[in-house]
Amino acid sequence: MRTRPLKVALLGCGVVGSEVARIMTTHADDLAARIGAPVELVGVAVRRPSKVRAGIDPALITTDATALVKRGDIDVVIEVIGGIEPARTLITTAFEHGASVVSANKALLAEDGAALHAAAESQGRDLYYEAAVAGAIPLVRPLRESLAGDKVNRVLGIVNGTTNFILDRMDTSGAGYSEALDEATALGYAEADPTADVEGFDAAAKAAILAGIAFHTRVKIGEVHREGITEVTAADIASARRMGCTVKLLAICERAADGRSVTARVHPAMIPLSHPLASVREAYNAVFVEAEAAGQLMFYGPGAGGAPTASAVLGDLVAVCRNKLGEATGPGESAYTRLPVSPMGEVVTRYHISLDVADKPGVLAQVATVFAEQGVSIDTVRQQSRPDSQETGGEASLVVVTHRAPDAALSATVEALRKLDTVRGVASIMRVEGE
Ligand SMILES: NC(=O)C1=CN([C@@H]2O[C@H](COP(=O)(O)OP(=O)(O)OC[C@H]3O[C@@H](n4cnc5c(N)ncnc54)[C@H](OP(=O)(O)O)[C@@H]3O)[C@@H](O)[C@H]2O)C=CC1
Ligand SMILES: N[C@@H](CC=O)C(=O)O
Repeated sequence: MRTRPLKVALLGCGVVGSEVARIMTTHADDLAARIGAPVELVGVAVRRPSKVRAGIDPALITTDATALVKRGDIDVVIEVIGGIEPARTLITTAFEHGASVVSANKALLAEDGAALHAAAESQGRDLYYEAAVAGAIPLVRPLRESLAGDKVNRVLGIVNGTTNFILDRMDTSGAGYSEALDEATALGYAEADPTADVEGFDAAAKAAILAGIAFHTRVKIGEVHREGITEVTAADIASARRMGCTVKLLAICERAADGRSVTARVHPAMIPLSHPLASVREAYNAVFVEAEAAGQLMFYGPGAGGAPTASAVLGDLVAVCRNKLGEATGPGESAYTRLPVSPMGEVVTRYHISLDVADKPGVLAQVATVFAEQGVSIDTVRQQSRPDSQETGGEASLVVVTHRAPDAALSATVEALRKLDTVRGVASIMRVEGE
């Protein structure tokens, strides 16, 4: 074993960074044995230097992250600050000053992954980011390496722990949305700004990364159709239950049948209770991968939290350190091609639409006609007079579940339904997946 240690700089020492530092210290001998050289933590950049950080030598703490990455003797920089800047500049500066980088920063990778990979490759450095998608679950490396000889056609999964935790609590214990979000935040699952979780930005970033690696292309977060969970109501969850389904926030990445384009989307969806994703509870994540030769694979595990995420970061640290010692690098930007991302309107799926309608003869036929005019075939219809029908002037709830149809046709249907006098409101529209 080499005795000169590999030097590691840690940028960020919050939920994830503090666990990375702890495991680096407590598992130092094991890490050295697996890498073939010891690793030494030589600096920890934070924003608030006076904060007490258990197990970290105060002499290592600095607020000058730029000076740390510019030292010139750092082998690996671990970036767990998050956000776009200063993380992006720190990473590219680290490459320029001789370091490879391990990052958990999905927001940045989904925004600027191609440029960062190109910068790493041009400097002969590595950029690894297993922790950026689905926390502890090995997913990036299996897609990038183990399945590199196969053709992945579809990736479908739960990739945000916070929203899965909230939906699970709302479904199983009847908890309120805010109460469940507070609990997820206290457990360290939520992003610094939980809007990123509940509005689907975090899952969209992960979908962009997954689509890119799975299909050997590049997808930016802005190209991912995104809907969050803020509009999911207790009524939607109850309605899903009546259909033998549950509601999950799904990330779905698909390669077109002709292989010439891809789609990537994140939205709440109803999935049958019999589907394996339906039993993914709390902050767990799970991802289905469908590949031509391998068939269906499922990856499951903790998708958020300090220690699980640190596990993925340390796995990358070992891989990058091994590459350093072997004077090699992992696959770079030149391994990627460019496939166009098709708009959401071209996605074909099923829909569950809940309407408030006038409770009088002919309404059902009127609604069915609108669906037919837009070429959207109805699978089932359930109509129920509301208990407050008298006060609402005779109102009923109408739940329509369609066969598979293009998203654009469904949008046109909903627009036309809103124009009917007898349709008093569109209470919810949810896609039905996983059947
Ligand atoms: N939490 C999770 O479950 C997961 C997180 N991630 C990703 O990991 C990354 C880190 O997340 P997390 O640990 O939760 O975030 P935290 O907010 O808990 O920690 C961020 C850390 O970065 C430090 N920091 C912020 N700005 C600067 C700056 N300008 N210079 C130096 N240090 C700075 C903070 O310092 P200070 O301590 O002084 O405030 C803090 O130590 C993010 O990219 C996140 O998306 C990925 C998977 C799961
Ligand atoms: N906020 C994220 C953390 C991990 O990526 C989540 O809830 O999944």
